[in-house]
Amino acid sequence: MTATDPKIVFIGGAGNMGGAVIGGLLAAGYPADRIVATGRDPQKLAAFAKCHGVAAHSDTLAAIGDADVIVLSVKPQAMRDLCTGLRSHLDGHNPLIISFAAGIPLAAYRRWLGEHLPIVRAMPNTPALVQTGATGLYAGAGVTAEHRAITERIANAVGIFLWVREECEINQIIAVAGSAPAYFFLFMEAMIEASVASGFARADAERLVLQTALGAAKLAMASEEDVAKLKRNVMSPGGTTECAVKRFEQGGLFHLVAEAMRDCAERASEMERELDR
Ligand SMILES: NC(=O)C1=CN([C@@H]2O[C@H](COP(=O)(O)OP(=O)(O)OC[C@H]3O[C@@H](n4cnc5c(N)ncnc54)[C@H](O)[C@@H]3O)[C@@H](O)[C@H]2O)C=CC1
Ligand SMILES: O=C(O)[C@@H]1CCC=N1
Repeated sequence: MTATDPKIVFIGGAGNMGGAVIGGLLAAGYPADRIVATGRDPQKLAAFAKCHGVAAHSDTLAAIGDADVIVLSVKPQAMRDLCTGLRSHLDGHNPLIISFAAGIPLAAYRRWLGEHLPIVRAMPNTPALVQTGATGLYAGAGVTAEHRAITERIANAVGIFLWVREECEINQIIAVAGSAPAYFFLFMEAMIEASVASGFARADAERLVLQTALGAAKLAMASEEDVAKLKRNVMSPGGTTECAVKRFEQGGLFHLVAEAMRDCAERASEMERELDR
């Protein structure tokens, strides 16, 4: 690592996840001149660079030459070709590799990139853009304390993080955090649609639902009471909330959520198995 802020090259940096982490890092004060985004779509890259004030390159190989950290943020399906293409350009160069991809184990990166590179698997989520992300981290062999420190600096800038001890736990992190913003968006979407159907203007429905979601999350974080107690605090016996909560319970909400999260983690394992076919 350099004595200055590590130069971080995000491959796929103008995409949803890479872009969210770059945006969060910049908002947290990480110097823009130490961040580079690369990608395949020159127009998208140019717009991203203009919006965020970071350098952007459509030539990834040229961009990684002096990188201290290379973040792999392309879709899992594009990862093999990307990594095998990078391999010969990383000879004699030992950057920390951080992968955001779901469903790709470290063993695959070693096959594609070579054995010598330190690799961290990170599973962030898109609220990183507003520095409210939650990231799971797993360190492969050869990851030093210094590598962990820079990884934590990135993860900490965009929210909270948790190191896991076993690589397979990353698939649980996907179910609990990586994919989970979508569950909450889905719930908000359902509430907005129901509110619109009941007569609210869409803008009013969105404002009320989003503020309520934000307020509930903020209250839960600030409170010493657990979420089950906070739920009960809203429920008057024989009242309106009890009626709504009963309906969710009768519909099997707990079971449904558990099944959806299990499917999510299982899909990550299945993606790992598909790599071997
Ligand atoms: N979207 C999300 O909420 C999360 C995504 N992830 C992981 O992050 C990774 C990226 O996902 P998204 O950002 O959603 O995808 P995305 O499709 O929005 O972004 C991927 C970017 O990679 C670029 N790209 C593709 N092939 C490339 C190549 N060979 N060289 C350089 N750039 C290339 C594309 O132009 C695109 O801008 C995936 O592996 C995913 O599993 C992880 C956690 C959450
Ligand atoms: O849906 C996906 O596969 C990615 C990984 C976690 C969130 N999005």
